[in-house]
Amino acid sequence: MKLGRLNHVGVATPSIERSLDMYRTLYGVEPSSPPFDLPAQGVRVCFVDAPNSQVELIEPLGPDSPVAKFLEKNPQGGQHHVCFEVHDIAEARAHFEGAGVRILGATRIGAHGTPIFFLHPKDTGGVLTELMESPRQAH
Ligand SMILES: CC[C@@H](C(=O)O)C(=O)SCCNC(=O)CCNC(=O)[C@H](O)C(C)(C)COP(=O)(O)OP(=O)(O)OC[C@H]1O[C@@H](n2cnc3c(N)ncnc32)[C@H](O)[C@@H]1OP(=O)(O)O
Ligand SMILES: [Co+2]
Repeated sequence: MKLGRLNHVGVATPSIERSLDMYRTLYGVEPSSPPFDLPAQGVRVCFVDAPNSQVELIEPLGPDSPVAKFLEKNPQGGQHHVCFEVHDIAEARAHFEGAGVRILGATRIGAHGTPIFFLHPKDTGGVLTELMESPRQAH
């Protein structure tokens, strides 16, 4: 498996609107598109683009959201995960399974419309890590 580019850094926030105000005021940037809900992932999402990557703002849709407990511990929000692209998600999953890394749930469709899965932060140096199939690869 070959690690691809850093697609995004996930940032948990109690309010995407308040976070966007901060990005506008401090960095002079607008979101690349309006916020949208991903009920299957339990989050509301909005992307802010940097020249070489993206910040993914994620707000819980309810108390069962995977971000809810993180925000209980970090009420102001904070850096939540990193996401690397891979060419072939099935190959990547087999690679991490073979390495004995705990995979969090099924492979599912993420915010960019391609398959994703997560690695347990306790097996990856304390960093919750998302792998996503690159939208730029032709299969
Ligand atoms: C927008 C869609 C999609 C995309 O396309 O980009 C997304 O990015 S969705 C993002 C949200 N989804 C997920 O995070 C799914 C995967 N996450 C999980 O399965 C869980 O959140 C978790 C990582 C297993 C954590 O479980 P949880 O029940 O929420 O919390 P715990 O307190 O039990 O955590 C166990 C342990 O792990 C530490 N932890 C939790 N979150 C993180 C984190 N973000 N980064 C680093 N470490 C984390 C937590 O502190 C606990 O450690 P101890 O306290 O030492 O036990
Ligand atoms: Co993400």
